[in-house]
Amino acid sequence: MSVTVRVPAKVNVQLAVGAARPDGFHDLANVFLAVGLYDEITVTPADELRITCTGPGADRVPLDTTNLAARAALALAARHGIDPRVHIHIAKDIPVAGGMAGGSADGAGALLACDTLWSLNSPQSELLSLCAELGSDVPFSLLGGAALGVGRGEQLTPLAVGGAFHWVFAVADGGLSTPTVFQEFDRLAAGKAIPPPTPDPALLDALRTGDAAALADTLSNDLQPAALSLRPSLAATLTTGTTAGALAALVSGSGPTTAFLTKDEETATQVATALQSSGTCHTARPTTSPARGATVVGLDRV
Ligand SMILES: C[C@](O)(CO)[C@H](O)COP(=O)(O)OP(=O)(O)OC[C@H]1O[C@@H](n2ccc(N)nc2=O)[C@H](O)[C@@H]1O
Ligand SMILES: Nc1ncnc2c1ncn2[C@@H]1O[C@H](COP(=O)(O)OP(=O)(O)OP(=O)(O)O)[C@@H](O)[C@H]1O
Repeated sequence: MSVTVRVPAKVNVQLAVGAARPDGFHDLANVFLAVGLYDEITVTPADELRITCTGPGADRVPLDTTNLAARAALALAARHGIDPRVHIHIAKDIPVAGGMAGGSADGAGALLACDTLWSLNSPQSELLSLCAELGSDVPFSLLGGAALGVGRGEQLTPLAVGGAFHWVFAVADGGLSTPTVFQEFDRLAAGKAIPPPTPDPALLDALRTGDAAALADTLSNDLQPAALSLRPSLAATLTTGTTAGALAALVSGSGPTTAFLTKDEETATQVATALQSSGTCHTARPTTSPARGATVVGLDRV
């Protein structure tokens, strides 16, 4: 038997970052939106715990037990006293180390796939608490849609979204390390007063009403200056997309993927074409949001 789960990427439409905490994390007001780029995780019983990965950037994905998908399978097996020997295959389409929660998606996907394979039927609350142990972004990968994340981003409240938003994601050459971007945030913030992070009511309203122009006016990412400081070339990518007709542009999470919100699908195609031909990114990917969270898409009983 094998089980396949599909998991979306995310963009942070608001990422308000507070001061560094004693445990090394930062308190956040993190408004997550799931977008239609997906990894697919397939789990099959095997003689040993084994990981394979295909797709763009697969050569940069660890195939040992540091992989979040392996850690998820091991954590679920340990919780239930189950033999964790499975083959986990990751069909990657989410940019690796791109600020779109690709590894987190694989962690959430492996958790749901193993839960299904092992017929555990765990309640969602139990899966969400296991996700939070794996990483700050992992609970949202399971949930999908849109949500406000507080604490280090793992404490979620689902948000209503009133319509589809059109995006283009410009994938950069190479990745950025999330801890390094937070460290750069701390360096840039040194000596400044950092207000406690709070969600922007106007942004939550724009999501609720599905108003792309209002969302464009309220997008914000406190990690953007840090990502631009580490990767100055992203400024040219952002300008290319807005010049080509995007309503707004921002760095996705910790970067280096950049996100462009457009008024409709036609403009998204136009912005993607301009970005692709500009040479300021590796690949431009048009897509929509919100997207469903981790979902079982294949159950093969042979
Ligand atoms: C930038 C975001 O993607 C926005 O959604 C997330 O905050 C990062 O979430 P993630 O990749 O799941 O991060 P984790 O695996 O939990 O943490 C990796 C590292 O990022 C930094 N980190 C992460 C989350 C947070 N709220 N504060 C932090 O300072 C810490 O250095 C931490 O050791
Ligand atoms: N399944 C996985 N897929 C990709 N990277 C993984 C995975 N498991 C562990 N990693 C490690 O995590 C690092 C970050 O990769 P990931 O694709 O999750 O970054 P990201 O999308 O920027 O994360 P986030 O947006 O959650 O901060 C990689 O460089 C890799 O070493």
